[in-house]
Amino acid sequence: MRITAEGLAWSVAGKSVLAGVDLDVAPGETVGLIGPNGSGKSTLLRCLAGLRTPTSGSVAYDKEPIRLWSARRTARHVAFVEQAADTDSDLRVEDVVTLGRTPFGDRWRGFSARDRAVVAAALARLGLTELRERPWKALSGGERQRAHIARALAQQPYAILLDEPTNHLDVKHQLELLGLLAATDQTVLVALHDLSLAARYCDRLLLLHGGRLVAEGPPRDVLTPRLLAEVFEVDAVTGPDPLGHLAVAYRGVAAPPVPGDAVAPAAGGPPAPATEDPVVLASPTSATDHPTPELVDSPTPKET
Ligand SMILES: Nc1ncnc2c1ncn2[C@@H]1O[C@H](COP(=O)(O)OP(=O)(O)OP(=O)(O)O)[C@@H](O)[C@H]1O
Repeated sequence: MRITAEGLAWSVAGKSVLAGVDLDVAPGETVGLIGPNGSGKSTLLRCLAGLRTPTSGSVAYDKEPIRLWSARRTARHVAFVEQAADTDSDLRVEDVVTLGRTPFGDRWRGFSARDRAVVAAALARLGLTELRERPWKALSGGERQRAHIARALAQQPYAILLDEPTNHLDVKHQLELLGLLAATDQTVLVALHDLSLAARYCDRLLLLHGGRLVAEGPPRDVLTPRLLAEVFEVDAVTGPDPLGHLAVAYRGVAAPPVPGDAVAPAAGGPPAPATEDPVVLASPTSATDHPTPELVDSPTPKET
């Protein structure tokens, strides 16, 4: 399912939070939404999920404007995993995941055997089968996060929007979740703070800055030292990690920008393409020789 937004803007109390956002996520793509704190990622996801009415502009799924959809129709097509989503604490894990079947359930007959099978599969996919009877309030933060993701999968949506879903997860579950999102046929738009994981698992990145989309493209074109300095205010280099994955290494916080020299948020039109080549962080074959990635200033051959 294709997700498109045109001229999307959202303001509150006279303050512009999101402005002029045009995006197009192709069916089956896994796209990472990145940007510093307060850049508008959650606001954009909420607008795309139909939970926030844009001040102007439009959101469409396969060209159908979401504003024309009922809540039930939206829930049958789009799942949204919010950042710190909370759920009624009297429920068990399985009940929370079963909430994902609500748009498909029959008011009188309840959930079918198929609904229960879908829930069981979603629990298994997130490694929660053993915890299915556990009361919600007895779960850790990471287990709750995985249950929310299982609930989204139980919706069997065509598109999944996730707001920093790896926040509470240990490294194994981060890798499992991002691997799952990258492998699925569903269209995925996921806000992430870990830029190296975003580079590794996303086909494309969208970079938000001050509520505007300032760059988009393959990770190597977006995660450039210049954009990282100007948007995230960090002094960083990018290049292959010891396993050959594009990664970001940080020297520290960037020097304050020279006035008038910062990234100009695109005032309409496509975001500026980035042109810098990444540098080598470590030889792809040197994992054991160099446990700490070394920064080398020579350019790397382009990835194929
Ligand atoms: N309801 C609201 N009222 C006032 N300001 C708001 C509201 N919602 C969002 N904002 C402001 O809009 C800006 C963007 O917020 P948003 O949560 O979308 O950013 P974000 O990129 O998701 O940030 P983070 O990385 O910290 O989660 C922030 O400055 C936030 O304070």
